[in-house]
Amino acid sequence: MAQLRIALAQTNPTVGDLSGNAGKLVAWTRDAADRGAHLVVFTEMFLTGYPVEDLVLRTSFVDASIRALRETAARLRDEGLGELPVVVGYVDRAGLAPRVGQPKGAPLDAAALLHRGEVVTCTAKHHLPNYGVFDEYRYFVRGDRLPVFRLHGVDVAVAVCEDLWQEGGPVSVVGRAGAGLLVVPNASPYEKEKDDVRLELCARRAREAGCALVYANQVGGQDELVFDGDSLVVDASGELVARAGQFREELLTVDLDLPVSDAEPGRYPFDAGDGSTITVERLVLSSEPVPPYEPEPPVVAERLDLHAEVYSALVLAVRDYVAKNGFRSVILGLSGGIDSALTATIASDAIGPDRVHVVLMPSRYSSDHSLADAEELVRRQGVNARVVPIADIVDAFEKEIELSGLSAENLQARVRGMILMGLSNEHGHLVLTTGNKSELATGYSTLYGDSAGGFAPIKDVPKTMVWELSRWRNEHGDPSFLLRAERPVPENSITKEPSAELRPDQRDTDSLPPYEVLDRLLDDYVEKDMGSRELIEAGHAPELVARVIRLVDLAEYKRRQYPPGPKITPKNFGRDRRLPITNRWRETT
Ligand SMILES: Nc1ncnc2c1ncn2[C@@H]1O[C@H](COP(=O)(O)OP(=O)(O)OC[C@H]2O[C@@H]([n+]3cccc(C(=O)O)c3)[C@H](O)[C@@H]2O)[C@@H](O)[C@H]1O
Ligand SMILES: Nc1ncnc2c1ncn2[C@@H]1O[C@H](COP(=O)(O)OP(=O)(O)OP(=O)(O)O)[C@@H](O)[C@H]1O
Ligand SMILES: NC(=O)CC[C@H](N)C(=O)O
Repeated sequence: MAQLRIALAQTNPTVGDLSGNAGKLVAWTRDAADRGAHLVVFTEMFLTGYPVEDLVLRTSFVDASIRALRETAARLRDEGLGELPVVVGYVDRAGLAPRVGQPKGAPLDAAALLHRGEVVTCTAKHHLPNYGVFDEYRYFVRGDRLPVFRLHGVDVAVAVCEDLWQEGGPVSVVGRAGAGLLVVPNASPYEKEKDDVRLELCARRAREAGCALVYANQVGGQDELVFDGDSLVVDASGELVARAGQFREELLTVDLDLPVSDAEPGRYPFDAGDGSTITVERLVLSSEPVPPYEPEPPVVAERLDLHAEVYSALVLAVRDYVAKNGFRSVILGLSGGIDSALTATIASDAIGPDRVHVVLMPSRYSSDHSLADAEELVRRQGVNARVVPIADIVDAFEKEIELSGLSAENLQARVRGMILMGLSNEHGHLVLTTGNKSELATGYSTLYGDSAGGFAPIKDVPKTMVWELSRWRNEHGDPSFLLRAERPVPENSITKEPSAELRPDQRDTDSLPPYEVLDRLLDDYVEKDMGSRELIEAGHAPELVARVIRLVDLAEYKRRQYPPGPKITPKNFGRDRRLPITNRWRETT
């Protein structure tokens, strides 16, 4: 046996920032070297960021990725880090002898081993996820090899992310290849309670392969996706050995007792059980024993509960969207209601209340308590606030153009949207849109009005969870939250009945069923994709099923025009759920 110290670099790359990501790789490798690591594992496509979408279709981008990989290997050597092997993800292209159906030069979701200034070996993801938010058939061709490199006598195999999730392929041959450790770079996006699934999966694969497994996952926000990290290590029996925190960067090191191997180096083809042949490529990096060192107890970070997890995901998503897109501040309309209150609180936690700007825009229908509740939030959080009454602006519009009923109501929302966009143009703030998932589902928002903006932090959060998260935040904090206020969300905003206040005494329940009823139905229709009959069989009232399905179906055009926002559920509006706008299909019972 040999005891190796493995470092898992749970890092936050930026898509397209190849030099920034490479710089980070060097800095983190130096930390790992200082901590005595024998191997560092970075995440899937770390050098390019993930997902890069159609960037991989550009030759210039793939060339830059390959160049960055080679330059990084050389730079590690030049900076005295060449002796420490590094596994890192990047984008490569298929070799000169493509298989049938594999276009020459097509992109690969690759991972390489860097050592002594060289790219020693590489592999590519075999199973390409093509469901939910993933479109990888569009981008990549499959890899068909499993590199195994000997490090201080231990045979270490490398596979990429989705290869763990599917039967067959490279992971299925790890056991037969006799590897003593499997390392897996990942970019596995967050959705609630996914961490339990990942642990179970890693444990199962480790038992199947009969070796320890190192799972290094990306962290950070990227448009609709937020990556939670949750990197982990299990031993050959599937027992959890070490685990990093969620939603934060962390260099996790773990000391593992691993079997040594004296198998012959070379190339061996294996039937991978999924109709493919995987070539194991065994090479020797080093066989000399590990110099003695003092082992350290493993770190197992505590799991966050559901609300802590979702709230942290939203905070990180906003923080990264703001920073990675070059904004310094955000602006939103603060109504005194719960959606804008929670959005403001998330923003304050993400970037600090001094960088959050809110505009209180009372209309002729705004109740006194709305303004008071909004002012209470401003007082509690210390965000920047201004009041812009909209009644006169709305009057001026109405003098010039006759609008009645809903058209007139929507005007108020549109005037507010215009004010926010005007202030954004003037001061460079990012406009945060405050709609929740229940509203998005039913089309309960005004196009070019309250749906205007650049990023929508709670668009995947059902209304009932908006209240839960607000209550949770009033009771809990986290050192990573930049807002230091006690109970930042005014109680009144949480407890009062929701209203759009677009006409006197308006209530959401005038147009929508109570949110507890609505959200259960939306969960079954939107997330579980049940048809009318199944919904009724599941106990939803037939009249309500017909009404809500109609609302959801007719609002597709609105959702397409809605700003992006972080995915936290198994099925978000966006990449997870793609429906035609022009669509005559109607559910019948
Ligand atoms: N298939 C399609 N493709 C492209 N565009 C389409 C379209 N169908 C309608 N349209 C366009 O959309 C317009 C209708 O949409 P829109 O102008 O938004 O108006 P609309 O959906 O009719 O009304 C807004 C709804 O949202 C509610 N609301 C508003 C503001 C805030 C809140 C809240 O509590 O958060 C709720 C309000 O009470 C009302 O029920 C049509 O006049 C037409 O121009
Ligand atoms: N009086 C107001 N002042 C400032 N912004 C407002 C005002 N009324 C509405 N808004 C903006 O429009 C969004 C839609 O608000 P509206 O009150 O119509 O419905 P809501 O979905 O219940 O939202 P909230 O719970 O934030 O009130 C709000 O979240 C807020 O950003
Ligand atoms: N990048 C990937 O291959 C991710 C796919 C995988 N099933 C996950 O969500 O973790």
